[in-house]
Amino acid sequence: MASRTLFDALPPFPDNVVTAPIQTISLKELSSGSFDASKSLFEACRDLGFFLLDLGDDVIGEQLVGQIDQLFRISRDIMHLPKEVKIQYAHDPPKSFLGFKPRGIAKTETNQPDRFEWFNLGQDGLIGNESLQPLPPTITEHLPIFASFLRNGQAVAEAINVAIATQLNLPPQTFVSLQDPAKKSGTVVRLIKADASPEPEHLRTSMIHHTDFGSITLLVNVLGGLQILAKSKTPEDPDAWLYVRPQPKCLIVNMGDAMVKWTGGILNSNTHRINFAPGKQRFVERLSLGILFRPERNASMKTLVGESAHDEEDLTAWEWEVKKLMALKR
Ligand SMILES: O=C(O)CCC(=O)C(=O)O
Ligand SMILES: [Fe+2]
Repeated sequence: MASRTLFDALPPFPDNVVTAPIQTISLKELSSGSFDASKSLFEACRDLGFFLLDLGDDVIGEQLVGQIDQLFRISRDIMHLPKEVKIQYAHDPPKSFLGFKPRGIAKTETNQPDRFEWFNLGQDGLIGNESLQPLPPTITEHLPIFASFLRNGQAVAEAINVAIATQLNLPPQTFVSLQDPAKKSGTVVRLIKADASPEPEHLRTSMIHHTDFGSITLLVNVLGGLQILAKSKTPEDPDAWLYVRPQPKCLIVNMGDAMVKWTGGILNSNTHRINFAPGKQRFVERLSLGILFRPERNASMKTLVGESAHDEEDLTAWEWEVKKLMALKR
């Protein structure tokens, strides 16, 4: 997450809202091979499916903090480009999810239009696995910082993947190879802008509840608004939703559906959503940033631990994702 400077520029996260009981894991300890850190990480991924990763006092972590501060400034310019410019770089689903997703094209739980926009920057174009997606100059002039942010994010994801594999008694590189960044995938760097919520009619979700499609998500929040589902609750329960309190110099990490598939349901891809920001924070626009890792296209999606069904189809990640998308549509 961002340094304290970005937090100090915004209204504080209030103390009187219910927050998620989220674990904090130190990247420094994880990188130095601490068994305790890797065990706590694994337990958090099994339990809540979310944890905070403290980037402090770690070489890559501190680089990330600096890059995140810069990217929040850049992101503001990008997300405030005129509508006419953004539309030229709009995504084209289901053919391509890269580019701008305009505000209001999806629905929330109450069947009202969503209140967020995003921009997806594909890993493949950014690191040269394929040609770069069409981009406005406001982004092309900052490609080097996006690329170094992504490279550092890959290193963090690798540390997480190794910890999980080790805890499962699998070869340490198991999940790293399934998400090899040098191979094509749907991995993206995502910039998100959710509208401020000053009026009573804004006191609703911006982004509908969902689980992440991919393997691991690294999120940077400064303003509150992210909510996760409490254990054993359904989205409709009145006390189901817990705010995540963003912390300076911490990433929010969550497991996606692919990790659940590979681990035969041991890990938890928890449901989450963007609600209006709590307290006075709702009066300001909410920018967030993330890297959404996905398996490489040809990775096998077979379950790797426990009893897997004998007749299980050996789908590639690409086939598995298409199948899931079709099911979602239905
Ligand atoms: O912006 C956030 O805090 C959450 C975004 C999110 O859940 C997503 O992009 O999948
Ligand atoms: Fe998400």
